[in-house]
Amino acid sequence: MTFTNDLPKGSTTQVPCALTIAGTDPSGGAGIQADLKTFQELKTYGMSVITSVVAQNTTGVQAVHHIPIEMIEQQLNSVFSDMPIHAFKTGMIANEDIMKVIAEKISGQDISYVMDPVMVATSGDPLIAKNARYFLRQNLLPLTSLVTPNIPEAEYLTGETIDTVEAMKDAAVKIVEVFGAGAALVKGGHMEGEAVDFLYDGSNLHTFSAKRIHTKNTHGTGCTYSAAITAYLSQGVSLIDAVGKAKDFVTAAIQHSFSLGAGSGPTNHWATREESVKL
Ligand SMILES: Nc1ncnc2c1ncn2[C@@H]1O[C@H](COP(=O)(O)OP(=O)(O)OP(=O)(O)O)[C@@H](O)[C@H]1O
Ligand SMILES: Cc1ncc(CO)c(N)n1
Repeated sequence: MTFTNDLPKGSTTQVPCALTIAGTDPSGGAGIQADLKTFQELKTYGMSVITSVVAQNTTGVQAVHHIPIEMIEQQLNSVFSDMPIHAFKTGMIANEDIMKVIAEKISGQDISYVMDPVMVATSGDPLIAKNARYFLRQNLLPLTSLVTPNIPEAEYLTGETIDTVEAMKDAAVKIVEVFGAGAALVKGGHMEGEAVDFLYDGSNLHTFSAKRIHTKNTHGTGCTYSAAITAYLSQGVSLIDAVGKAKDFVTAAIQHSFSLGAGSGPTNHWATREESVKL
C-alpha cells in the first residue's frame, strides 16, 4: 500500500502515516520514543498506541506497568477508526491478553505490518511473559509482512541454536516457510565481526552488511531499525529497498550514538542529517 490512496473521510492531506504499537522508554532511546523519533526523522507522520509503560534507562528496567486491555483496545479504535495508516509496527507486547486484542484489530487489514519480536531489553531484562512467546509465534507472526528477530529471538522462534551465518539464513527461511511470517530479517547485531542481517522474502535471501562499530551505545537499535523499515514501507518503498535504507539509517545512528547515562547509551536518530557529523 502507498500513501497516495485510501484517505479516510475528512482527511485532505496526503502524507505517509505510520503507527507503532509498543511499550515506552522514558530515557528516550528505545520503544515508542525511538519509533516516533525515527518516523519524524524520515518525514513520516508518526502515531503510537502504548501497551506498557516501562520505567527504564540505559542501565536496565526498573519497573513495568501494563496498560489495561480495554484502554489498549480504545487506543487502537481511536487511530484505526479515524486516521490513515500506511504501515505499522509492533514492539513490546508483554502478554497474551494484549496480543489477543492487537491480533483481533489487525487481522484482515491490508496494511504492511512489521513485527519486532521484542523479548528482552538490551540490558537483558525480560519484556514479555515467557508463556506468551508461543502465542506470539502462533497467532501474530502469520499476520506480519516482516518480522525482525535478533539472534536470541530467532532461536526461540525456530527452536534451533544459531551460531553461524548459515544458521541465520536457515532461520530466516524457516520463520517464513514453517511459521508463516510474510518475510523474516534475522539480525546479526549479536554475532562477532561484520554486522550482517539476512532477509528472506519468501523467494530469495538478501544480505545487508555494515562494518561493526565498537561502541556500547546500542540501546534501542532494534526499535530504531524496525521503525525505519516501517516508515519506508509507509512511503511505498519496496521491502528490499526499505530494509536497505533502514540499515543505513540504523548504522549511522549507532556510528553517531550518544554516551549518555551509565549503561548502554542511546543511538542518534538525527545522525543522517549533515550537521550531526560534527557531534
Ligand atoms: N555494534 C554494531 N555496529 C554496527 N551495527 C550494529 C551493531 N550492533 C547492532 N548492529 C545492527 O543494528 C541493527 C539492530 O540489530 P540488533 O541485533 O542489535 O537488534 P536488537 O538486539 O533487536 O536491538 P535491541 O538492543 O534494541 O533489542 C542490525 O542491523 C544490526 O546488524
Ligand atoms: C519498551 C521497549 N521496547 C523494546 C526495547 C528493546 O530495546 C526496550 N528496551 N524497551
